[in-house]
Amino acid sequence: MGDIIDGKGFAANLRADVAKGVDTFRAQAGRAPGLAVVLVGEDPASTVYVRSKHKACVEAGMESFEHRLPADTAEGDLLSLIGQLNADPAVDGILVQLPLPRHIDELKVIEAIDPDKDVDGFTIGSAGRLATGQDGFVACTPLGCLMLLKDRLGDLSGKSAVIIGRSNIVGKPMAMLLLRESCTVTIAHSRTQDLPAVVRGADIVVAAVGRPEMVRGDWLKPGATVIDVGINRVPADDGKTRLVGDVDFAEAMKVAAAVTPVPGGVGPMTIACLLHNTLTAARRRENIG
Ligand SMILES: Nc1nc2c(c(=O)[nH]1)N[C@@H](CN(C=O)c1ccc(C(=O)N[C@@H](CCC(=O)O)C(=O)O)cc1)CN2
Repeated sequence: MGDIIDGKGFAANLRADVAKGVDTFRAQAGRAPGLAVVLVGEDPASTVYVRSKHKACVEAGMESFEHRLPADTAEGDLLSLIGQLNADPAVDGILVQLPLPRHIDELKVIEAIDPDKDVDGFTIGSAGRLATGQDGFVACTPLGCLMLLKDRLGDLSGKSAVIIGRSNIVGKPMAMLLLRESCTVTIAHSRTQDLPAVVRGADIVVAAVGRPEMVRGDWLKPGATVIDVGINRVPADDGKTRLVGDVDFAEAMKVAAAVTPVPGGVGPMTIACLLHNTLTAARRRENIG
């Protein structure tokens, strides 16, 4: 039986470390780090995530600036709000909760964020900095996955890693991070041939494909470390719904050395890493090492 990787516990420790860092920052800079979160519309999941981000910020001693805009907000109005936040000295980090309503061009909005305040790490500038090994912000979910992997495995150098999913938000930055750690990286996707055979060669599997329990136990190399990024809501036996990942957890636990659960694995790391990035942004802006 493999081990369960306790992302929730790791995230709680990271948040406590950030809170200590915030105390020190406040003493040095005479102000708290500030995070602005923009929510457009009332998507129920996004509303919950934004509320959790606000709570986490306040608990860590940061300033949280919440901007809730109606679903029919014009793209131009959202862009001008981002312009104001870019110019606001109290704001160190800016995050626009995704997904945005269909009439708004997500890429255009993300690109409007000052890369020095891009604590979500989604701008082309941040992606480029990551790809070229320069200081920037790394997207929170892949950063959280990397922290869990390093905590579990230590040096990742020479390990073979398969990432299932090629999104700009998880798959591609994850690949860059693991390459930076000297892993041999494969990005698998919907057109990959014989996916189970590809996954079977991996010491590290990161599943970020958004398909409930797609990765089966017999796809895994015995002793592999499995990071499940999927958050899929499926019908439960009692007529309600339950959350499952992209990996069949019970099967994976029989073969792998360690697996992240859903919930309680990667998800909590996303918000903890957002706080970590916001503190980093504030330190950089104040030139505090
Ligand atoms: N601007 C952004 N938008 C979105 C991001 C993001 O990083 N930046 N990621 C996701 C949503 N997200 C944060 O925004 C997020 C998702 C999941 C969790 C989490 O802790 N999940 C729990 C389960 C929660 C539940 O019961 O539904 C877990 O996995 O244990 C936190 C944050 C999309 N949008």
